[in-house]
Parts: sequence; C-alpha cells; structure tokens
Amino acid sequence: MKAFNLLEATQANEHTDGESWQDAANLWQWHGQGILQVEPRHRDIKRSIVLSCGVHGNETAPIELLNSLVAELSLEQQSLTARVLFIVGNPPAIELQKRFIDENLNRLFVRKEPPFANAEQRRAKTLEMHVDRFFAASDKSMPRVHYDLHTAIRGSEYPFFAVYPFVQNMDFSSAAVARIQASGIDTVLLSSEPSTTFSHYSAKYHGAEAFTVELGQVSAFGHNNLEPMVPIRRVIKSMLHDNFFPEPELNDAALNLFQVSRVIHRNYDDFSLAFDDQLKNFTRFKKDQPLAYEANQTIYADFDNEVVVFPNAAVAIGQRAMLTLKAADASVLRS
Ligand SMILES: O=C(O)CCC(=O)N[C@@H](CCC(=O)O)C(=O)O
Ligand SMILES: [Zn+2]
Repeated sequence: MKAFNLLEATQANEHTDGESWQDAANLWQWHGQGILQVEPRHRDIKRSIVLSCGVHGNETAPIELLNSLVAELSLEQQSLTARVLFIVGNPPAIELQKRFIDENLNRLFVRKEPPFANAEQRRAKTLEMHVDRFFAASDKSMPRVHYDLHTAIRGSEYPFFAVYPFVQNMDFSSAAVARIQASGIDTVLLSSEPSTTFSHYSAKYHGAEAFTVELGQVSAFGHNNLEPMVPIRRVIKSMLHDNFFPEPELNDAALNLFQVSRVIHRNYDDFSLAFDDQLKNFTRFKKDQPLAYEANQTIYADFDNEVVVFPNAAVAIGQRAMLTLKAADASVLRS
C-alpha cells in the first residue's frame, strides 16, 4: 500500500475540496489545498489538535516532519483518539522555496474581511475559517492544541524553542510548557503582547494551547536532520493516539524561560542591524550596546544580558524586526 504524501497531494492538487475517504480506523477529509482532517471512525474523541507547517515556504523541516507523520498514519491505520487538522500553510511559497510571495502570512491572522490585496491575505482567511470550523465542532471542555511548526532564519544558541502567545486573561500554563519540554524543546519565550501570528489566533479565538515552535534553522528539502525532532514526533503521536493527554512534569532546572522585553519594529527605510548575519538568536547584549540603527538614531540594549531573537532588517516597514528578552522564572507559570 502506498503511503499518503501530504506535500505531494497539496502541491499537485490531487484532491477536490470536501473529498473524504476511510481507512480501517479513521476518516480522512480533504478540506482544501493543504488542509487535511483525520479523525477516528469508531472511538471516542478526546482532544482536537491542529498541526501546521509551511506557513513560511522555505521552512522545510516541519513539512518533512508532518509529511512523515501523515504517511505513517496512512500506513498504520490505527484508530486515533484525537481529531487532527494538518495544515500546509503557504503552498505557492513552498513551491518557490521562499518565506512568502507578497506578504508574510504569519502576520495576517487578523480576521480581515475582503477585499484581499494578495494571495497570502486570502490564504490567511481560508486557514482562519478552517481552524474556526475545526474547533467549533469540538466540545470546549476537550483539550485544544495548535503547534505551528517553523524553523528560524539564523542559527540559535538554543536551536529548538517555542513562542508562547500572549492572550489577555489567559495564564501561561506550566502543563503546556511541560509538554513542549517533553517534545525536546528546552527554551520557551513568553510573549508580552498580542500578535497576529497563526498560533496567537488559535489561542485567542479558540482558547487552544498554542505555540509557534521553532525546530532548528532553515534548510532546503532533504538537508534537514530529523533526529532532534524525534521527541516532538513522539509527543504528537501520543496526543493523537493515547487515551491520556501526556502530562509530563515540568523540569524547571532544564528550562530556559524568557519573557519578551521589547518588540522592536522597523519604522524607516534605513533600518539596519548593529551586527551581522552570523550573530545567533539568544545572543546576550550589555546595557548600552547598539542593537540597530534607523533615522539617525541608535537603538541600544536597555540592560545587561538583554537577549536578542529573530533580528531581521529585511522585514516590511512597520513590522517586527527583532524581539528582546529577559530571563524569566518558572514561578510565572500557572498550573
Ligand atoms: O528566524 C526568524 O527571524 C523568523 C522565524 C519565524 O518564522 N518565526 C515566527 C515566530 C512567530 C511568533 O512570534 O510566534 C515568525 O516570525 O513568524
Ligand atoms: Zn517561520
């Protein structure tokens, strides 16, 4: 039997919207290009899980991870205990191996109404509608999870890390962070303000346990080391198959926890960074060291050990050009 190839089915538009089929254990539904739902036919559903990849088209490791998970599900034909929505975020950008075509898709989850200026704005709307439909069909008391899988542009001091979105009146949960930690991700960034990312969308509108998960550095298809992704694969599989949601203990001592201190935007054309492309994410700066320049001004580090992550001078004007972080203590997490 041939394994189901999620990426090929997405790129070749192999299925029609709304097409469904069954295997011995599960119902498969193709909701649209790169939007595949799988759920058990005969067992009670315990949780709803969204797993997305390729929101940035050149971030191939997560696409390879989800592709292999879906292929395995199709061959195993073992009953799930979860409903799962697999999403391949930006197929045209994947085709071209580019982060995006016209606009960064991961800044567009804002429930914008038409008219749409480009394909990414339309895709954001489509993905929002499918996530809304998917979560609306599940009881609110059931756990809801969304892992939006990415890779970082730069090398990182901590190559596997997760961004925990900020939602007003929603605690950062230690159980959620423990699941991330069990996934082989030792570093978590607690956001300090709402954003317009996909993971923030699922957290804000659906109360999902949602993270942007960074799985190493951007690399081309076939050049990713899948070995460090074994733990996240295991956690995802246990979320999909096991009767019990994985409830690992948080290991504070092994966790690098950060709080976002500043979101630095590019406001002018001449924005530039004070360091080169080799500087790794999570580099620490001393107070008054320059971080960036724009409009004849220098942006300095505010305090000793201010940590820099996602620095990128090439973002559109008005967008985030870097985050700075300060160390945080696990006591900020609630059970
Ligand atoms: O390495 C970079 O500069 C970007 C990697 C990436 O795509 N990261 C996500 C993070 C989203 C979040 O803050 O939750 C992004 O920038 O969209
Ligand atoms: Zn990304």
